[in-house]
Amino acid sequence: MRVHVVDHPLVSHKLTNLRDENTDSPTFRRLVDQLVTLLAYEATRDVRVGPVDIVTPVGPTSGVRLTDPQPLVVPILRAGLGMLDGMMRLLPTAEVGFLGMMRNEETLQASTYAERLPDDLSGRQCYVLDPMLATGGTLAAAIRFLTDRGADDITAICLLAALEGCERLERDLAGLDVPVTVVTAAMDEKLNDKGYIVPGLGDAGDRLYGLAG
Ligand SMILES: O=P(O)(O)OC[C@H]1O[C@H](OP(=O)(O)OP(=O)(O)O)[C@H](O)[C@@H]1O
Ligand SMILES: O=c1cc[nH]c(=O)[nH]1
Ligand SMILES: [Mg+2]
Repeated sequence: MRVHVVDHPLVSHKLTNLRDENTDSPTFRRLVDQLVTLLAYEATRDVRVGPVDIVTPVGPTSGVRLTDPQPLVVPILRAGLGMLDGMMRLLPTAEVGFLGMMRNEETLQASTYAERLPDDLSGRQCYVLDPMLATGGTLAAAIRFLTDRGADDITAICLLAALEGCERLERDLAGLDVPVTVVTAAMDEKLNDKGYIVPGLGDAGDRLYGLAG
C-alpha cells in the first residue's frame, strides 16, 4: 500500500479551516468540495490515457485522452458523498458506484447497508472517496468489497487519515494482490477512545449533513 500525504500550502490552509469548530456546515461543504479537487489532482497522476490525433484551429497535433473503460468513482455514504462533485469536476466522464457503510460507534465495526456497483470491476481504475480514515475498518471493508468484484487498481482519497488506521489497513490488506494507494491531506497522530481522529475535524458526516440520529 502506498500512502501519499499531499504537501501543499493551499491544501493545508483549507484543511485548517475545515478542522476549525467554528466553520459552519455551508462553509464546511464548500471546503470539502475544494479540497477533494486538489487531492484528486494528485490522486489521478496515474490515470490511464492513450494517444490521440487532433486538429487545432492552426494545424494537426497529437495529445492524450482518458481511455475506456472510464474510471469508476465510489463515494462511501454518507460523508463521501460530500466529495463527489469536486471529484467529478476533475473527471467528468467517470462513472459512479455507491457504497453505503456505517461504523458502529460502540464496537467501531463497519457494516455495509447499501451497494450499487458494476458487477465486474476488473480493468477499472477505482477511486474511493471517504473523508475520514480513522481505525481503517471502513476503508478496509470497502476495498475488500471492490476486490471481491474484481477491482485490480484502487486509489482512496481521504481528507484526513490517522497513522494507526493506515497501519491497520496495511495489515488487513496484506496478501491482497491489488495495488492500493491512499491520498490524504494530512496524517494525524492518534485516535481517541471513541475512535475519532485527534486532532481531526470531528464527525465529517454530521458536519456535512447534520446529526443522523
Ligand atoms: O476508519 P473508520 O474507523 O472505519 O471510520 C471512518 C468512517 O467513519 C465515518 O463514517 P460513519 O460511519 O460515521 O458514517 P457517515 O458517513 O454516515 O457519518 C467516515 O466517513 C468513515 O466512513
Ligand atoms: O474522526 C472521525 C472518525 C470517524 N468518523 C468521523 O467522521 N470522524
Ligand atoms: Mg459519521
